[in-house]
Amino acid sequence: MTLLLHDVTLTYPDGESRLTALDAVGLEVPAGTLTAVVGPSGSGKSSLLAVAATLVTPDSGRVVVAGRDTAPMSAAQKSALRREHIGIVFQQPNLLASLTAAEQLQVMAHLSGRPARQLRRRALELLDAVGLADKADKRPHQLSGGQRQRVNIARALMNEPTVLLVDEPTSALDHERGAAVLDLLVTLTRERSTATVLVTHDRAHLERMDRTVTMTDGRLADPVAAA
Ligand SMILES: Nc1ncnc2c1ncn2[C@@H]1O[C@H](COP(=O)(O)OP(=O)(O)OP(=O)(O)O)[C@@H](O)[C@H]1O
Repeated sequence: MTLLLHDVTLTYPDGESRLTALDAVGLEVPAGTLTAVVGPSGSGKSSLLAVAATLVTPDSGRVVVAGRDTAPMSAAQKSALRREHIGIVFQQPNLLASLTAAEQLQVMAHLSGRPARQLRRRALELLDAVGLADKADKRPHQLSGGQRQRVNIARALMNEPTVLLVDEPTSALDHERGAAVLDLLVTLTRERSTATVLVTHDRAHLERMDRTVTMTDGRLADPVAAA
């Protein structure tokens, strides 16, 4: 199993007491599949992604990424695990204004220690895969919202992640561009065998998923198979 959450509980300080953001959550995401997480605002969806990304440590339970239990890992080991195995796509692309599309990707992979020429080649391959081969040397202000989000997705794939965590990637896009970004995520998940988790408010996305799970008050309802 590429991503496994078992009996994960996460609380945040809340005045005198604690607020339970994740309540005994279990989730398994095999390679090459997409799981959508839906649920009302404040139900814990972003917390689930943060825990799966090893950015937040749960109070209890197990988070296993690419077969490795993260519980005993140091911060440095988790950081290395994220670099090697986890791609994260946030809602807003957060591209660096002064860099071209290709450079956004190259910077992401710089820490992996690969030679610059190899990084440039891989960046161009990925930009081609997301349909932006001709935009490699454009800066964010020269790209549309949909194109920026595609750069964002390509950047998350730069280190060949086994787990891809995506938070509402289409919320800033119109319907057509949102559908194109979703198509891209489905294709990349299959081609690159990532275990993809997608938080979405858009019900239209769900029929493209392998599974949909619902968060309610920090609890994950029984998975519902996509129609
Ligand atoms: N850093 C934090 N400190 C304290 N409480 C937090 C923190 N982050 C989230 N929460 C609380 O935890 C609960 C779950 O929040 P979370 O952001 O995971 O929900 P969500 O489903 O992603 O919401 P949305 O759809 O609005 O983004 C909410 O009650 C929220 O207020």
